Amino acid sequence: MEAPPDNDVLWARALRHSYQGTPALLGVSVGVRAGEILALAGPRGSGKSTLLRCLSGQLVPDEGEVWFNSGPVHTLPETARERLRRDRFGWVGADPQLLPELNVWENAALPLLLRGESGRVARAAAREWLDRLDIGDIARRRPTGLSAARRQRVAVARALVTGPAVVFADEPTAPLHRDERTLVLRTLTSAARTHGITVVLATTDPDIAAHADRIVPFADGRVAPFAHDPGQDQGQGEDQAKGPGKGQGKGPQQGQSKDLSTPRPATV
Ligand SMILES: Nc1ncnc2c1ncn2[C@@H]1O[C@H](COP(=O)(O)OP(=O)(O)OP(=O)(O)O)[C@@H](O)[C@H]1O
Repeated sequence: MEAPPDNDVLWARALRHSYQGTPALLGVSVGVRAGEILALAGPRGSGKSTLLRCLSGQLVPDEGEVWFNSGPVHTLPETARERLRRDRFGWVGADPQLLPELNVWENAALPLLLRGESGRVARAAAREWLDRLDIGDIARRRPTGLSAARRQRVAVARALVTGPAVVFADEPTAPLHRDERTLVLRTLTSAARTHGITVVLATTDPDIAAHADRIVPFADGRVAPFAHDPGQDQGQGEDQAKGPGKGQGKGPQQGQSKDLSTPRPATV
């Protein structure tokens, strides 16, 4: 196993995965720089969620390697991957999955409480994030009855409360109205930028992807070579299987574009 480039906080090489014969990843290599906000943008069923689950250690790919901070993730035993997810990663999905029997601050504090922090410390941290996300005034309310946008902001607070290195956001704004989408996305990205947290965002929506520092277009289980023409990705899988190579195509300054309609090489 060859270690990844030092400046990548996350690095995947030649990932392949199938679900009972249904292919989801067909040789994906991608590097994510520390502090970067990276969007995986592609249609439904293209494999974005599967890639996020592999990168975050939820799923071990059939083939390929995943590295976090220069340590292999794909070879870790399940308990170590669980610890990694609990201590270093945050997750925001389309469904906020708040516990109705807990109030808002308790939901936001849950990852800290689960890892054994005192109630006082957990509450202080949760309330700080709720204030930053502009929902401090609802800290004692139960999630039932809150608007979808507020519920999603509580999920964002819960993802950030541990001070994670990376937040994975899988269609985090899917259930929201258009104006609320931008609000929630801005909340997440500005909080991440302020605190140097890396974000890996999966979305079908080019407007949401435009909030990222770098967009990786995704189609049919592969990184697409051109965002505007998914048909051109034929034969790309084998190239990707060779991996991105050291220092190649990393970072917002290389091939960065926020316009999915602009023809450009994939920046992996
Ligand atoms: N648990 C599963 N069991 C069987 N097939 C699955 C499972 N999860 C995903 N798939 C299949 O794998 C492929 C990739 O799905 P994936 O969810 O990773 O894509 P996606 O781009 O995130 O799409 P979506 O936005 O719809 O979740 C699809 O064909 C999907 O039907």
